[in-house]
Amino acid sequence: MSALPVEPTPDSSARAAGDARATPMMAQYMEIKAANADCLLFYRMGDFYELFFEDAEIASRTLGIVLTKRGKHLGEDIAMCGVPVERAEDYLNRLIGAGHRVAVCEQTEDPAEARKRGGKSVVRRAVVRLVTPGTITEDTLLEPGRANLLAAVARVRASEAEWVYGLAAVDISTGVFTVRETGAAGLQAEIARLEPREILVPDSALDEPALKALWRETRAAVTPMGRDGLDPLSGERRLCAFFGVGTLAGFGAFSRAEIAAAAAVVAYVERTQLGARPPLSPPRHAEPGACVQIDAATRANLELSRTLGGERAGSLLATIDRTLTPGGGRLLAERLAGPLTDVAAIDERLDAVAWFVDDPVLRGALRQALKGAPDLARALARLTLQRGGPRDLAALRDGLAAGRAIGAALSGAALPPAELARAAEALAGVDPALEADLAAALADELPLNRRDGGFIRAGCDSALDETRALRDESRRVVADLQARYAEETGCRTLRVKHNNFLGYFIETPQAAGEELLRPPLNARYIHRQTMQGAMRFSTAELADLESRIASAGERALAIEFSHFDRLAAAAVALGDPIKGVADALAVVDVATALAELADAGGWVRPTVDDSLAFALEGARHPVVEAALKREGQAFVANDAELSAPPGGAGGRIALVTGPNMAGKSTYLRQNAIAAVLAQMGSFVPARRAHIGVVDRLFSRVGAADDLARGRSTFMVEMIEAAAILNQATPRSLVILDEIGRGTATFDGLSIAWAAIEHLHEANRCRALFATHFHELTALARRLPRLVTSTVRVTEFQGDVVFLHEVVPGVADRSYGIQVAKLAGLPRAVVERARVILDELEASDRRAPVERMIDDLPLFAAASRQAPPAAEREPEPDPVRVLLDGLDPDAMSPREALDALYRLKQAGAAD
Ligand SMILES: Nc1ncnc2c1ncn2[C@@H]1O[C@H](COP(=O)(O)OP(=O)(O)OP(=O)(O)O)[C@@H](O)[C@H]1O
Repeated sequence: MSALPVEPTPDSSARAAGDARATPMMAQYMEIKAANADCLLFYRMGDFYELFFEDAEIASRTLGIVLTKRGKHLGEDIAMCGVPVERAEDYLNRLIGAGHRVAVCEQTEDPAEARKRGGKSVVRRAVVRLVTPGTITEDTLLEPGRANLLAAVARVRASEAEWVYGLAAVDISTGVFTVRETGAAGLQAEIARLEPREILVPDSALDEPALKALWRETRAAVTPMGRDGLDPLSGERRLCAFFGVGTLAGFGAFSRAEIAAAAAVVAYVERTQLGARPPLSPPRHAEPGACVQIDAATRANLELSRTLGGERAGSLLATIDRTLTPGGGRLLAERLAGPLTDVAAIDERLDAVAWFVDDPVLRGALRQALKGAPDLARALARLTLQRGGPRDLAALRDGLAAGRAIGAALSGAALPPAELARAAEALAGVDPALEADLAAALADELPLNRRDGGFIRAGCDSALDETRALRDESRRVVADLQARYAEETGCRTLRVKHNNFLGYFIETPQAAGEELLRPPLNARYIHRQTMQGAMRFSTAELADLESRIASAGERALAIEFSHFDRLAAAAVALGDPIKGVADALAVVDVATALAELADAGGWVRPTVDDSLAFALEGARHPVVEAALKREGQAFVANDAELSAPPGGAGGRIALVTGPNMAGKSTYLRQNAIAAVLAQMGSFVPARRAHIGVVDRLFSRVGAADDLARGRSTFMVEMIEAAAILNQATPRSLVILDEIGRGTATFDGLSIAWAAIEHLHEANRCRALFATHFHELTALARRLPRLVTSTVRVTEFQGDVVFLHEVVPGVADRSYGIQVAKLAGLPRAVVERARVILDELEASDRRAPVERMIDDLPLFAAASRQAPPAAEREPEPDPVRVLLDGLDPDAMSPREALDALYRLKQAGAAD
C-alpha cells in the first residue's frame, strides 16, 4: 500500500531474522504503541499513516478500508492498513466520530539522517498529538454550531453511604471551563444538559450500579481514568500551575470534588496536547440551581436539541435557530439546554430580545454585519495551540472588524439594555492596532497551510518582496534556459522539468538524448537517467539555478513564517479581550436571532416571575406549527391555566382527555416548551404568557421499548414516572402523557389514579396529565386543584373530524375505532370492534370507579401527606366506611372472612 523508501519493511527483515525477533522498526512501533495503548496508533511511513495488528482491524472495520497482511511478527501475520496523509483528517474525523482516540506518530527526522546512521537504522518517530473526541480543534473535525466538550467526573465520599460528584467540562476549541458538584441524579441531568463529546470517568464510578446505565447510554465517548481523579492537594497544585497562579481563591471557592474533576480534565488536556497549552478560561463555578433541571428522558421527549430519532433537523433547536455565526449557534444551543431560574438574569436576556424586536432597522444592520463574522474563538484556540494557519489569522481580522462595527452601532444607539451595553464594551476591548496589522499583512487569497506560503501581502515587507522577485526571476531563467538548450541541441521537444529526486533536469526523447551523450554536447550535458523512450540530463547552470530558487523560496517562506509568528503571538497576547469579543458577538447574534424569530412568528415577551403562575393564551407548538405551515395548514392555538390558586396550596393539574390524534401530546409539549423558551430568555409562541419560574421540568410523553436494556415499554414508563413522583417540587412543571397505558386496563387506571393523587397532594406541582381513562375525570370532584380539559372533535358522516381546540370539560368518548378506520384497518375488523365496544359499554365499566370516588377512605389512605387545613376534607371513620361497603348476601365465605380481617385491621389502625 505505502511506499517505504528508506526503511526495511516489517516483512523483509523479519524474514531475514527468521521471524524469531522483532525487526528494529517493529520494535520501535511496539514501544510507541505500548506507551499509547488506549489509542489507535497512526504510524507515519512515507506518505501514509499505517495501522498494525488490532488497530488495523478496528480501522478497517470503521473506515471500510482494505485490511492487508504484511509479513510476520514473532511468527504471527501482521495485519495492516493505511490511510494517505493528505486525506488523514477525513479518516480521523470518522474514527473520532465512532468514539476512538488516535495517537498521531510522525517521523521526527529526515530519512536521510537515519540513513547516515547505517542502512538498517529506523527513522526516529514520536507521537506529536493525541486526537480524542473531546480535544479536537480542527474546523473540519468540529461541528460549527455545537460546543465540543470534554468532561471529567470525580467522586468524593460525602458520608458513609453517599458520594458526591465533581463534574468539570472544558471546550478546548473555545476555552470555556465550568465545574460543579452534584449528587448522582444531578450528575445524569447535568451530563444530559452538557452533551459532552467525551467523558473521563474513574474506574470506580464506571462500576457504580447507579451510574452504569448513564455510561452505557451516553452519546459521549467514555474514557476510563483509573483512579478517582487527583487528590485535592495535588489537583490544586496542577490547576495553579496550569493557570500560573499561587492559589485558586481568585477564581472562586471550589469543593474537593470540583477540584479533583477540574484537575483531571486539565491533566488530560495536557496529556493529549503534549505540552501545547490551550487558551482555557479559569474554571467558572456552575451554580447548582442556576439552570432548570431537565433529565435526559425529558430532553429526549421534548426533542429539545434532537428528535426522538436522534436527528438535529426537526428538533426545537433547529426550528428556532436564526443565528448567523458559529459562536451564536453554540450560545443558543447552550441557553436552550440550560434555561435559567433567576428572574433577573432571564429578564436581562428578554430585555435584549425586546429591544431588537422594537428596532428592526438596527437589528437588520447588525445581522448584516454578523454574516461576515467568522469563528473567532476557535481560530484563536488553534493559533494558541500552534495549530493555526493563515486563514485563522484572517478569521481574527474579519471577526475583529465585524466586532468593531457592531460595537460602534450598539454604542451609538440610545440606551441599550444591560446585556447589550456589556457586549458593546467588550466589542471595543481589543486594541485596533492588531486588526490593522492583520489587514496590512495578510494577502487577499490565503492558502490553508502556512507551509504553502504566499499569505503575506506584496508590499508589506521589502525584504520579502525582493526574495520573491529573485525566486520568480529564477523561474523565468528556467524558461529561457529551456529555449536556449533546445536551440543548441536542435531538439525542439527538449523540456526542463523538476522532480524531488533529481531537482531540475532536462528531458529529451531517446534519439535526441543519444546526441547529447556524444562530444561536444556531452561536455555540458551530464547524463542522469535513461527512461523508456526518454533520457534525462543536468547541467552546471541548472544545478546552480536549482539552489538559487530553493534558497530564495526558503528564504521567502522563512520571512513569511516570521510574520505569521509575530501576528499569532500578538493575537495570543490579546487572547482574553479577543475571547470577550467572540462572546459578545455570540450574545448579539442570539439576541437579534431570537428577536427575528419573535417578530416573524408573532411571539410574545413572557412575564417571568417568582410566582407559581402558569398562564398561556393562544400558545402554539413551534415545531408542529412549522411542519404544518410547510403543508399549508394552520396550527390551532390553545390556552393553558395551571397557576396555583391563591392560598399557596400548590399548582393546578390539568387532566386532558380527548380522542387519539386529537392533539393531546402536542398540547402537553407546547406548554413545557413555552416554559423552556421563556426561561432561556426567548419570547414564546403565544398571545400572552405568564410563567412563575420552573425549577425542574419533567416530561413523560410516550415511550419506546428499551430492548437493549431488557426493559419493556411499561417498565420504562414506570421508572420515569417514579423519578417524577419522587423528585417534583411545588415549583416544578410536570407533563405526563397516558401514564399506565402499557398494562392491563385496571392496573393502568389504578396507577394513573394514584399518581394524580400523589401529584396533587405530595408534589403539589403544576402539571398536565393526558389520559384515555375518562373515569379519572371524576377525580376532579375530590381534588380541588384538578381541572379537566378536552381536545374537541366533531363527527361528520360517521368519521371523526379533529378540531385541535382545547376546551374545559371531558371527552365523551375515545373515537379509537374511528381513528383506526382512518388508519385503514380492514372494514370487517372495524365493524366487529364496534359490536364489541357496544357490548362492553353496555356492561358499564364506570360503575366500580364511581363507587371508588365516593369511597373516601381509599382515597384518603392513598395520599400520605395531609393537605393544608383549608382544603382538608373531614376524616371519615374507616371501620364505618368498610362496613358500609359490605354486602353480606353477595359474599362467598372466603370473602366474608377476608372482610372480617380487614375490619379488624382498620379498627386496630384507628
Ligand atoms: N393545535 C393543533 N393545531 C393543528 N394541528 C394539530 C394541533 N395539535 C396537533 N395537531 C395535529 O394532530 C396530530 C396528532 O397530534 P398528537 O400526536 O398531539 O395527538 P394525540 O392526541 O396525542 O394522539 P394519541 O392519543 O394518538 O397519541 C399532530 O401530528 C398534528 O399534525
